Amino acid sequence: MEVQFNDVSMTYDGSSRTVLNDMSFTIEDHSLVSILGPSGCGKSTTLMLISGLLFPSGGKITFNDRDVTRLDAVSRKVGMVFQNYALYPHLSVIDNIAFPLKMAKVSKKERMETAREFADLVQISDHLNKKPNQLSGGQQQRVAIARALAKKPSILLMDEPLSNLDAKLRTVMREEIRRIQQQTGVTTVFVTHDQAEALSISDKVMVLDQGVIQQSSTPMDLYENPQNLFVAKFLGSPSINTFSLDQIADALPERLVAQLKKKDVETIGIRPESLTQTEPGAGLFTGEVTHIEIVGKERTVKVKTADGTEVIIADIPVVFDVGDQVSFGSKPASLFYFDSEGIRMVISDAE
Ligand SMILES: Nc1ncnc2c1ncn2[C@@H]1O[C@H](COP(=O)(O)OP(=O)(O)OP(=O)(O)O)[C@@H](O)[C@H]1O
Repeated sequence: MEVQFNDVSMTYDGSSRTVLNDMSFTIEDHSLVSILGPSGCGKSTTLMLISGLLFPSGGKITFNDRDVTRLDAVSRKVGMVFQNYALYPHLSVIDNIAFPLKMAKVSKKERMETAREFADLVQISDHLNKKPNQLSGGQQQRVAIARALAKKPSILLMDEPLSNLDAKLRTVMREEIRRIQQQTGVTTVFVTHDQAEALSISDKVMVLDQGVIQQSSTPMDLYENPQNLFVAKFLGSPSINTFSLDQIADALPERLVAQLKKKDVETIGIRPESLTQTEPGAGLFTGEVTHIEIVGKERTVKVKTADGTEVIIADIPVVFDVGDQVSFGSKPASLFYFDSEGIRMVISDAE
């Protein structure tokens, strides 16, 4: 099901604050789209507006070109999965999965067949007669997903579905969600504040801040081509280093600096993994190593420059100690430039 928002805005009753501002986007049929952003940016509100549990204050919502703006969740036939699973505690696994079909007056034989089929899909068939409190969190979430899918929803909506699981299980379950989504082809919208989750499973990620879409793109494009400073800073762990142009202008070619000034560039971003050690005094900056962290394959080094800026460097051979003076540089092509409004500027012949 293709979902479209056309200039949708949302102000909650009794509040004067606009939570979503003229939001427009298209979610393609059969795709998995994540909505990612900091707490309070409007992720759940967007999901509730897609579901029909909430109606917008303005704008139009369509499902496959059909106007559903004023249709409720039942008429939109959405499937929902929440953080707290919301299973019926007194029903067995199989009865939980079959419950929406019972409500839809599907015959017992058919609903049991369908429930078994979806229990198989989510790999919970060994526990069909257990009650939810006899299952682990991950197993309960499998049941909730099967229940949402059993009614063949127009779209599957998931609000922070993995938040209650421990780190290891989250990784397993996010891969499971991707597998199930690809196997069923159901259009899925997944709300999370965890970038690793969003980037690892989505066809597209919509990054929201303060009710405004900052960028909506493939995970790779978001990371490699952030359109503004917010997206550049929000994605990436450890996060991107930023310098003012004045801080590192002396280390850049004069012609490039002139170009950057002409384009009102104020901030330069460098990803931690784009920095490499240079000869002393060469490169973009020199500073003192304040911290070296080696966890398995991951290496993270912190360097403090003379003006007190802390720079993080990742994925480098560590051939120095805490307290050493070191210099680092980067290929000009790996630098990101942002103007005074935080908009990314692409400088054509910067390379
Ligand atoms: N029922 C409501 N009435 C008034 N304001 C609300 C209501 N629900 C949410 N809000 C406000 O709308 C804004 C967006 O909330 P929303 O729950 O959509 O954000 P979110 O990105 O999902 O946040 P989180 O990650 O913390 O769940 C917040 O400022 C919140 O306080």
